[in-house]
Amino acid sequence: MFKYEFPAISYRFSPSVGEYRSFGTQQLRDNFLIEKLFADGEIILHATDLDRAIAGGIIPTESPLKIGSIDALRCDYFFERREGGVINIGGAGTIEVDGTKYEVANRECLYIGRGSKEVVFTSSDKANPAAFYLLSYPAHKEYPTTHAKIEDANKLELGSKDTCNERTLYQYIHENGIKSCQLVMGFTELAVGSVWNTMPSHTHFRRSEIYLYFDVSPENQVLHLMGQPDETRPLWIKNRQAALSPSWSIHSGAGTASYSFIWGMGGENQRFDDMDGFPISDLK
Ligand SMILES: O=C(O)C(=O)C[C@H](O)C(=O)CO
Ligand SMILES: [Zn+2]
Repeated sequence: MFKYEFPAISYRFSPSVGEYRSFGTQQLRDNFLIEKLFADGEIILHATDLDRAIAGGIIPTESPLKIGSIDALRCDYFFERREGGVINIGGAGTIEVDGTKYEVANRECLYIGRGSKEVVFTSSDKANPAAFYLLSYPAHKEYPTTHAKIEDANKLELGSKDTCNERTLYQYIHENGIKSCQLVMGFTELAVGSVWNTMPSHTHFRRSEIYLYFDVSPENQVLHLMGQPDETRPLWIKNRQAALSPSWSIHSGAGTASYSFIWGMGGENQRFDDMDGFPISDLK
């Protein structure tokens, strides 16, 4: 029944911390921006050497989509040595993991534990398909596959209207929530009229991070800032595109209108507040 896919996967290798400083616009985009992550009826995967993350976009339309094995990972099945978090940013859908079906509505999350063999993604309505964002990292042990609805997330109210950064952060996979080996994941929603995320900005030498921007209307973009605090660079980002953030890079953005983004991290610890913050006055 399902379309058995050996998904398309692309690889990228990170430039060094010194190199990005001399990059022009296209080189920055080629190295740090994932432009095409979602396409109807496809599984698209991007692998990076940043903590060996794989970011994927999955939009089932005519038929369910199954993640097959990937030759470059030398695995029999995708989750053989990996864990993954999935957040649905589209219409309602189902994820079936080894025979158990999870209904995953818009903004809900499914953690998929290491060892899960058959993972199949389906949209409930092909006219309004699900859009599953997958973020995966290597895992050393199995944690149970777990579904979370928005009300299960830990909610943090951040920022203020005065600084145009009023937002709600939803933590799904974290130290006190869904258990994982290294993945920490959730999403942040900007209040209407607020545009800045993650300002004051930070790095975290212990982890790398990936931001997927969504609910950005076609006439708007997010101006994402990356780089070391004393030498930042802009990436203009459209809806459903992602920015890679090495451990030495800040990751902050301002939208031309409000928007949401999924943040996800892998690395050496899972302490969400283990950040190296920088005063706004130090940014260049
Ligand atoms: O709104 C925010 O601030 C964030 O979402 C911050 C990210 O979660 C992050 O960068 C965590 O390290
Ligand atoms: Zn961060």
